[in-house]
Amino acid sequence: LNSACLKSTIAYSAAANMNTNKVVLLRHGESEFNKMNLFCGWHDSPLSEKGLDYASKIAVAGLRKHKMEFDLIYTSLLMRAHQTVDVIVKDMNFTNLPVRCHWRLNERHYGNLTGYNKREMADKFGEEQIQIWRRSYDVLPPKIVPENPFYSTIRNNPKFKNIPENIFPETESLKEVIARVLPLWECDIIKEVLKGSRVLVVAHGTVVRALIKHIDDIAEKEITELNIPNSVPCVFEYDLKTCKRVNKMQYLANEEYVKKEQEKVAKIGDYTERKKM
Ligand SMILES: O=C(O)[C@@H](COP(=O)(O)O)OP(=O)(O)O
Repeated sequence: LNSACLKSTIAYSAAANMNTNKVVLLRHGESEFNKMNLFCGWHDSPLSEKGLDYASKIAVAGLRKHKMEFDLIYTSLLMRAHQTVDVIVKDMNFTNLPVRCHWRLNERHYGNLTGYNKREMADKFGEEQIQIWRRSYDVLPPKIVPENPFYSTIRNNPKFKNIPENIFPETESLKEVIARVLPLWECDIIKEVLKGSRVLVVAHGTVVRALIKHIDDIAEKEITELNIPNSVPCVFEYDLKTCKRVNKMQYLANEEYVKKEQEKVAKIGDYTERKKM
């Protein structure tokens, strides 16, 4: 943050009489593509029934238990994130909250893996290669090609019409996601947090990993081990005078549940409901 921004931040937070402020990051509930174990990326999959249910049972329950209130919600352009926001807004009576939607919070573009079953791809390319594509810091999956069954729907999704042609991704690793998410985080989201706005960010697995890597300054080698469960809010607290992070990241769900879900996300998984393409 530049010094002018820091000064206005400090003035605002002092006026609001707050010492610290929290920001909550949340991966959407289980999507239909998560359920079928398909690479999803920029494909606009809706939530599964379980996804809708757990957005309420896990995400809302955790937020309520910890008495979290919000002034502002940020989310991506994708339906699975919007449906998660809708559940939270409805269940928690947040109907007048402003919701800012941005493509920079979209899931990583999964390139030509988009739409394919994760197990099927592991059988084709090997488990090691699949895990490199899923979790490495900077190895790009192959670029999406026009023959991919989801190429046209992604390119022609009207929600993406304002994304400039020269930056519309064809594939992304965590590194590219960090590069496109950080401008929004630094110029908008974190400024709001440091001004004292209580912010909820509803996004995707790789976007949450990108933000946690940045916030906690996690090394490229270590970030490969981080897996983000669906529907579990994670909280970061900032000191409003120093603008520095305080305390450790906190998941708002039972520890055992979080661990079990993280292990599930880490695995390549099975041919649950294999989709022929
Ligand atoms: O694009 C996808 O398939 C998943 C992440 O998959 P993995 O990187 O965990 O394989 O993204 P999300 O469900 O968070 O939108």
